Amino acid sequence: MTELTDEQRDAVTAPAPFTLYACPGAGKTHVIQARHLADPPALLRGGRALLSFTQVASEEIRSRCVTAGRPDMVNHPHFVGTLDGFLWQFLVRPYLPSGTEWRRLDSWARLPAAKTSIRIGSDVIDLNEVPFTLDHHGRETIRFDIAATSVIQKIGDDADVRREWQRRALRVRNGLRGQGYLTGHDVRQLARRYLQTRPDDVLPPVRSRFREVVVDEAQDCSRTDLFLLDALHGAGVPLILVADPDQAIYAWRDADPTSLQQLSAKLGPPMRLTRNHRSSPVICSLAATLRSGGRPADTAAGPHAAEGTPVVILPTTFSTSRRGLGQDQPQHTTSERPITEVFTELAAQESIAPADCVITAERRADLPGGSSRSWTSENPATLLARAWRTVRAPHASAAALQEAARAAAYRLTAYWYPTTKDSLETISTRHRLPLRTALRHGYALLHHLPAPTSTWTAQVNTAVQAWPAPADATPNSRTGLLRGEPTVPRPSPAGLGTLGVRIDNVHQLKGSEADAVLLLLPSNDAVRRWRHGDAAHDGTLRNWYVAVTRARRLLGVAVPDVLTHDLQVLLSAAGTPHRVHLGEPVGLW
Ligand SMILES: Nc1ncnc2c1ncn2[C@@H]1O[C@H](COP(=O)(O)OP(=O)(O)OP(=O)(O)O)[C@@H](O)[C@H]1O
Repeated sequence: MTELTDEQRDAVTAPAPFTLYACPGAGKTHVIQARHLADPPALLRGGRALLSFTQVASEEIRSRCVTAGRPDMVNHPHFVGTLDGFLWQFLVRPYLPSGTEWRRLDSWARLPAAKTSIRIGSDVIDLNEVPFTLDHHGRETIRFDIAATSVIQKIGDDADVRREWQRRALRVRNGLRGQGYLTGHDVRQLARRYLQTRPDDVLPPVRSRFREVVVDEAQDCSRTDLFLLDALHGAGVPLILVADPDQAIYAWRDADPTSLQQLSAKLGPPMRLTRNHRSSPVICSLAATLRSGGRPADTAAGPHAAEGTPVVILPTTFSTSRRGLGQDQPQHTTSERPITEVFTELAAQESIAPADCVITAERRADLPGGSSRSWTSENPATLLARAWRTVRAPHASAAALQEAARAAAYRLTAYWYPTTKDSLETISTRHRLPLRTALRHGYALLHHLPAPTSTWTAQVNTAVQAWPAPADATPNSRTGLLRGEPTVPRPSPAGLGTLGVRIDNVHQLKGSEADAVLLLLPSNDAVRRWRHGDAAHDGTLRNWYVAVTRARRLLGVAVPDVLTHDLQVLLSAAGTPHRVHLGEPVGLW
């Protein structure tokens, strides 16, 4: 384990409650883990809840505890999991009325589209796209103003038509609630209600089980999350909020900096981690240009603190035709070669292997080979074939691996329990098959299967039928088996796929790091926004900030070639060392 710095050690030992504000690369994960592992084995009470926003982040903490030889630290009385899981398990599930089989979903996208579609005429939106929120008083509102652009376009701005969409969305949602389905929003609404109406039932068990509740990435808490945490604080549960407000990228989830500051103020003087152990000073300098308040660059304190590799600006031709078909690759303008290839060569000159490179953009559709389609919109055979390829991709993200394992686990459970068409979560709850076990089976199945071909389905079904089933499985001969054949994928564009570079959008990169990062900025408006925007109000700038702060040593920024000069001017004014890569032999620039 890394030796902690003084400011990190202070954060490990300080008594809760407090807020820990930290810059990128400050070692938040290290501090949380060190604080947790510093404890002796707990007795029946006095556990710690370590809450993250994603299952991937929780899994990382769990596996770090196990690797450190302390598997006890992930079990009772501790709770290592998501905020959603915590609210469900401790504030909601025990108090739900009996007589309904309640099922928590991480999103409405887990249900078949037929159940979640909302229609007016030929226009369709999905329940998953409807931004349900709770206002200051806990009243439910649908905030179409923070919906995705594609949804806003469909519903238009006529007030009556919007009201009709709202009415229909509520009707579909209430119907599903009536069947026992609840998502994170519903869980929060119920948690709020139970805390207000029956605090004497809800709070004592939490207070007695947990000595401390630590919330990582607290800058992404919604107003309602903060209200619930405030209630726990008010009831005497010691809280630690770990936050980097500059990295708030979930505005659509109704994240609210003012409410965070208010709760933080109640927790007493904040603690701070001010040194970046990840990035070079050049990268810290560029990152400072993307945040609000004109604060100076963070101090680089890690192994790359003495490095000075300049930021590389890559003039790039982004396709103007429809993206998302995996054909239109951004090209380096002067050499007319795929940008991924050019960037990995630049990285190689810094002795950085492709495996340590990341290509990223705000939107998945802007990435090379990018697709705006979600996994769930594919036919099941194609989806499983994609999962097969994902687990074999050299640098698939943890989130992609989990999604792949989920697709295969679903195939197995659909066969084992043929009477249900429920989500994996529901099947897992009903049959006492832990989600993690189901995912492990899915992962193993994918590794067992041969490569997808046009006659793959029969091989998949033979494997599924032969797979060792749980004792309570009741498969019949065909239900739940795969039908149809996978669409054979297009050959990947030149160079891609064989390079082994990680390609992910910024949300998927959160919390991770790489030696070299290339950020794609396809908009002709990018540099104007960079110069004149204010990250306090512009989520896109915060998104770029998260992207660039993933880099340890080399940062590339690909912009339309007409913006090259403007970006040079911006970085010169900030004193950030940079160069433009035109494709000439290195050394000229
Ligand atoms: N005291 C330390 N000594 C050496 N390396 C450290 C120390 N603390 C953190 N690091 C390293 O710095 C890097 C960043 O740490 P970590 O990922 O925990 O940061 P973080 O605060 O979670 O960052 P971010 O919020 O940007 O994702 C990691 O590579 C980590 O190993």
